[in-house]
Amino acid sequence: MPRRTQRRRALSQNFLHDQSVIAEVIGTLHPPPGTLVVDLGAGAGALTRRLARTNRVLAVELDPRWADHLRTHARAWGDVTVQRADALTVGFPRERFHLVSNAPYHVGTQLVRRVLTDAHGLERGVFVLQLETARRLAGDGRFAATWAPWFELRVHGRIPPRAFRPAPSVDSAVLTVVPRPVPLLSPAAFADYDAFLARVFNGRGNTLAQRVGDARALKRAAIPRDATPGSVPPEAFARLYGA
Ligand SMILES: C[S@@+](CC[C@H](N)C(=O)[O-])C[C@H]1O[C@@H](n2cnc3c(N)ncnc32)[C@H](O)[C@@H]1O
Repeated sequence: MPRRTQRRRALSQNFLHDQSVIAEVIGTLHPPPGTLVVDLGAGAGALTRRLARTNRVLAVELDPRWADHLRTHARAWGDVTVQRADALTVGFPRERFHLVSNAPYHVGTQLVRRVLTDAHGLERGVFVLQLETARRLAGDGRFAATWAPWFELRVHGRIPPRAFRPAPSVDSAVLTVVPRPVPLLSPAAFADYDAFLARVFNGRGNTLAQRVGDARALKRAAIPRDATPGSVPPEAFARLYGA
């Protein structure tokens, strides 16, 4: 197998090429002009290039060849800084920033978790993910419950495989991540809240009341007595924790 194909497969290099989808992804991010946007897994620059018309861009790319390609074009595109780095460990800017990422799908969950944990200056994040992953992260499971006190996670639309070259075998979607202006819990509560979620999600019984063992707490949190962990919105867990 040619080396280029091997690298493409290992790094999941399915580049966005449908201009209307690129415009939609950037429209979902809508960064104020002039502000900084971080593009994780910038590849050939489909998103970076478009963003650079109105914004400063920090393009992060692991593959040295694509990083070189980005550097070659950066000046012509606008105010673009290229960093050859791993999106899973790269340092984030100190100033406030927006973030866009169409990175390999096999690191999608890890990458979103990493951004939620470490990107303290994040104003808004947009991730292109496998549709199934986007739905799971924003859905009614443990992941969404873990982050709901501090972030709103939402899935937007569906992107067909033909929007990419080469086309992946699955549908994709955009996940937006927006920090809540008023968090539902203090960041200091994270570890304790996470331990509470472990009890709720791994506990015995079908209903939340059985798992928490406190029917009055459910009432105080305005959660129906017969609710199950999968039947309440992610924010309900923060209310229940508080109650
Ligand atoms: C699916 S392609 C998308 C490229 C571009 N964002 C686009 O939309 O066309 C993913 C890109 O992420 C790069 N990549 C893979 N793993 C990475 C990592 N851990 N950190 C940074 N970039 C990575 C790949 O080399 C590839 O260029």
